[in-house]
Amino acid sequence: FGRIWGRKWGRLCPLNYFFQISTSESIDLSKFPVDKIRNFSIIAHIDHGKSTLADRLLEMTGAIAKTDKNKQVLDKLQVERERGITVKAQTASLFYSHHGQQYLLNLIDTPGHVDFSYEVSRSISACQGVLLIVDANQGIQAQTVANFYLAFEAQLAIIPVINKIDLRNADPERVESQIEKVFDIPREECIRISAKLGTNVETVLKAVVDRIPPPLACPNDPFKALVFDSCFDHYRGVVTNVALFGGQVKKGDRIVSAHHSKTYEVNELGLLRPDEHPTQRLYAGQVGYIIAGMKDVKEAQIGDTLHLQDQPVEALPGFKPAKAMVFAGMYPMDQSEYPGLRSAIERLTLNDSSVTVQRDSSLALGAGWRLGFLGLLHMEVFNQRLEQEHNASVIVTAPTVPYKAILSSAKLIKEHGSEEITIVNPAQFPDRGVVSEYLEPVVLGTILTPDSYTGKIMSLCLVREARYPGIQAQNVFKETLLFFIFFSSLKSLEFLILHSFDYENAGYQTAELIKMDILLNGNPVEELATVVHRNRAYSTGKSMCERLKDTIPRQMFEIAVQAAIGSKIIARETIKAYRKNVLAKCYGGDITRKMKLLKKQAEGKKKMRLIGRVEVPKDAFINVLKRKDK
Ligand SMILES: Nc1nc2c(ncn2[C@@H]2O[C@H](COP(=O)(O)OP(=O)(O)OP(=O)(O)O)[C@@H](O)[C@H]2O)c(=O)[nH]1
Repeated sequence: FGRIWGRKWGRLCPLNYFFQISTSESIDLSKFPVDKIRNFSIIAHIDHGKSTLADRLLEMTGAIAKTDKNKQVLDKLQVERERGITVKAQTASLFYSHHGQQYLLNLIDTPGHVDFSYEVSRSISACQGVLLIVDANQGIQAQTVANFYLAFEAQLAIIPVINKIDLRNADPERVESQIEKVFDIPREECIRISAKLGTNVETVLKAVVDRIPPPLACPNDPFKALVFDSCFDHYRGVVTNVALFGGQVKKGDRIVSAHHSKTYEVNELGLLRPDEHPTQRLYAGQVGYIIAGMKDVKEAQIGDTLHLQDQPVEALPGFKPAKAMVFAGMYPMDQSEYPGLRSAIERLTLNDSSVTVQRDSSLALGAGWRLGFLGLLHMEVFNQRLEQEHNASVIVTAPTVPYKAILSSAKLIKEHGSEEITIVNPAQFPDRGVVSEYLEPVVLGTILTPDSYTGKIMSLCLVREARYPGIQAQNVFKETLLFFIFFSSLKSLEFLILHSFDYENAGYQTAELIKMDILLNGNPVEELATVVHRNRAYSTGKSMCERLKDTIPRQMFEIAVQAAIGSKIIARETIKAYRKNVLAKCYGGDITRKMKLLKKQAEGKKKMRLIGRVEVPKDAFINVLKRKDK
């Protein structure tokens, strides 16, 4: 067991001990022709119980043992367990007997947070049906609607499952009516369950077999597989998760990537149960993994088609690449840690190809990188994984969105080769004098709310400069509010995301933007520069200075913290001089105690970064933009 997990997830997965699967068990997958296979996914709004239901399904089909320790088995990452969210889609093949027949059910668990919705669309492409989970108390939420449409547009069979019926305030009747009204699914098709207690979960398994069609895959066609996920294994290279749309594949076969035409030899292949379980072959309709000596996940492009070397096929449609919407600088605490951090970032991006990485350098923080993420949660999760899984200590600068500027200076247009430029680093924000217009990304947000909250939510959104586009939702949900919101304002609406807020990118809109500098004792600190809306500059400048005053410890000299627009100072705070004598309370006596206190002080200093003469704690860079008023 240790070998399997150790190889796949490094020291991440102590979980292996709980698994029941015997590696010597040999599975003959040829026993599962296409009509005995069901590929399905679980989709839901965040926290409605996908991972809990997945655990029950795994238990009931014997993939894992029934024990209290098997919680959120498919949430393998430490960050997923700590935050209680799913970040990465996982796959598990289950064996299930129904009507006296053996079936192979492939379950693909998906994340719920809107930042990771690209993972959902990927998983859906490998399925023919979905379990649409709705909380019996909360009812339909924004992500339920968004995920329903993803599945509906892909023409998948949709099985509505009402979860958490054990809750005292559960109201499955009301949720069934909602499902009928909003999705036009007859209420008789809803299955009421408690994933936590296991109530009625068997009915879900039966429905998967009875209501989801087998995959449309032809065993007699040449081998054709869709790559729907990939991860990197340090010893064996890239592990690709594939769905076979035709033919079969075995160890030793030479396969070709339709995307870049490179040829590879299959070294290993098999099922995910949910750990890797090697088999002799994979057949049409099945979902599994292939290891074929790819050295970089970029070689295993998500959405790519694999085929045999001598039997080319037409490539499958693939996916739109995920687009980075939040950028932040990452720097090592100390330049001597640069190589370590570089390899940590490389290893992590090997498993998350949606992160973009560009080398960057700054006067104060030295050499580092500018990374692009899908959203703020994605950025926080990446940072947490760097620290937890790779023991890296990083300085992260305040996140920014990709702004655009339309240049008016002929010289600059010539220099950039285009009138329009994209700016992902506030330090490089061009001056108003050479720009005719600034543009900021906007999202189209959907908020589902009871009537009584409409007024409050509307005024909150309008304060954040949201624009009501006047679109009426399809009449089924009269409480649906639609807004265009600047991406940079999303953070302040974060609390809504957990409830009933969903958004999709909606291009760019003109915005009155200016660059604001932060000066420490008169020296501008590039990494603290930020782009703000003109009308919010004063309040943002003031709160940034206050925040820095709270974060930067008093030092032996006075520090002036100033916010400036161009040469104009718009806010100022002063950090008074102070000398912390940690030994003050140690009169005479024990030298070891004094040494201990001095050591502690020195360790505290290590977490600081010297800018000019000022020591700045590493958290200051990211905290500086956080709001005080929650
Ligand atoms: N009472 C009750 N609680 C449940 C039930 N199913 C899940 N929960 C709880 O609801 C919370 C969220 O469950 P998860 O399974 O983590 O939800 P999820 O949809 O996988 O969440 P994401 O992966 O973050 O989208 C957990 O605290 C579960 O214990 C249920 O049937 N009854």
